[in-house]
Amino acid sequence: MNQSKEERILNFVLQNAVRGDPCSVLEAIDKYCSQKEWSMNVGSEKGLILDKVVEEVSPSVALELGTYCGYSGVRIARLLKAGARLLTVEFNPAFAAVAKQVFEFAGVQDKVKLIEGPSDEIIPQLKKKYEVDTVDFVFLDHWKDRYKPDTILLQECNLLRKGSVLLADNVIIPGAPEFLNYVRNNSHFQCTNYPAHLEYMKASDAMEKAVFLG
Ligand SMILES: Cc1cc(-c2n[nH]c(CCNC(=O)c3cc(-c4ccc(F)cc4)cc(O)c3O)n2)ccn1
Ligand SMILES: [Mg+2]
Repeated sequence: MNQSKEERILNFVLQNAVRGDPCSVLEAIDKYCSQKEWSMNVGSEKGLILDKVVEEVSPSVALELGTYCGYSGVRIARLLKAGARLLTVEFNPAFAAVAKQVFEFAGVQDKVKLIEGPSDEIIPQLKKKYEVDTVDFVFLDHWKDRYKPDTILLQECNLLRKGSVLLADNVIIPGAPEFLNYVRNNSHFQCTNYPAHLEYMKASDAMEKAVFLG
């Protein structure tokens, strides 16, 4: 049967990137998705914003909701200090299978724990099943209508500590209006907006950083 777009992206990485070189994997995915087939990777423009926030936070424990093909997971994992780890949650088994191979090819698999399942099921398991105390950094890039309920769920599960940083992709396109209203009108969060563009397109998008104040 014929390949999925995600499998075509993986094959392009395997044939055009350098094994063990995360930057070459990112470049290959951006090249394929800007020239051949659009896909919902965070991309290089918003990826630079993600890089800056990850470097600023220097998380010991990072959580990503919405792995997709692993592009942002590679972006985050390549910047983690020794001993730090990324837990990334993917709902779609086909996406997870591609992401696993992308992580291995990039050489970041020892820093990344890929968890398959819906975010609302996985978040309550993080403490006991995945031995998490609190998360230092959360990248929200999953279903946009889950950003607000999962931000509430993270608090209910005591997974945020004073200073935990949330960074949300796509707050303009596809948009996360309820999440924006929630964090911007909540005295427990300090918010910053980062205007950008939808990956590989001219349309405006933005990322929102929300620091939990405890
Ligand atoms: C419930 C749950 C869900 C997940 C989960 N895993 N993977 C995802 C993917 C979510 N991402 C997107 O839908 C997305 C869409 C666009 C887009 C699309 C079409 C347009 F026209 C314009 C923009 C752009 C983006 O940058 C996106 O990120 N969710 C994981 C765990 N639990
Ligand atoms: Mg996104």
